[in-house]
Amino acid sequence: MKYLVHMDVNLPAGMPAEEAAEIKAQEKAYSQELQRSGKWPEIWRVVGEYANYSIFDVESNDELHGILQGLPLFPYMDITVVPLAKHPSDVK
Ligand SMILES: O=C(O)C[C@H]1C=CC(=O)O1
Repeated sequence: MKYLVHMDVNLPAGMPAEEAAEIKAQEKAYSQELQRSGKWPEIWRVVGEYANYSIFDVESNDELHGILQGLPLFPYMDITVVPLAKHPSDVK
């Protein structure tokens, strides 16, 4: 099952720089492990924003929910999820 996910990150202005850097490093490792597994095949930066659009390819709503809840930046994100179905005009 494929999903389009929008993640909008809002770190608190008062968060110490070292703490922010540590969470971002954890997030990067978590994300890259999932990318290598094939569950997170695409991630794109939104130009001019601390936000991304990502494609997830997972087995279920519950699996995606668990992955998103496990994001180290999850407490600081607004997330929207769009479930995707195959388009009838897709030639693949
Ligand atoms: O930078 C972001 O868009 C937030 C987050 C998602 C993956 C990652 O490494 O950081």
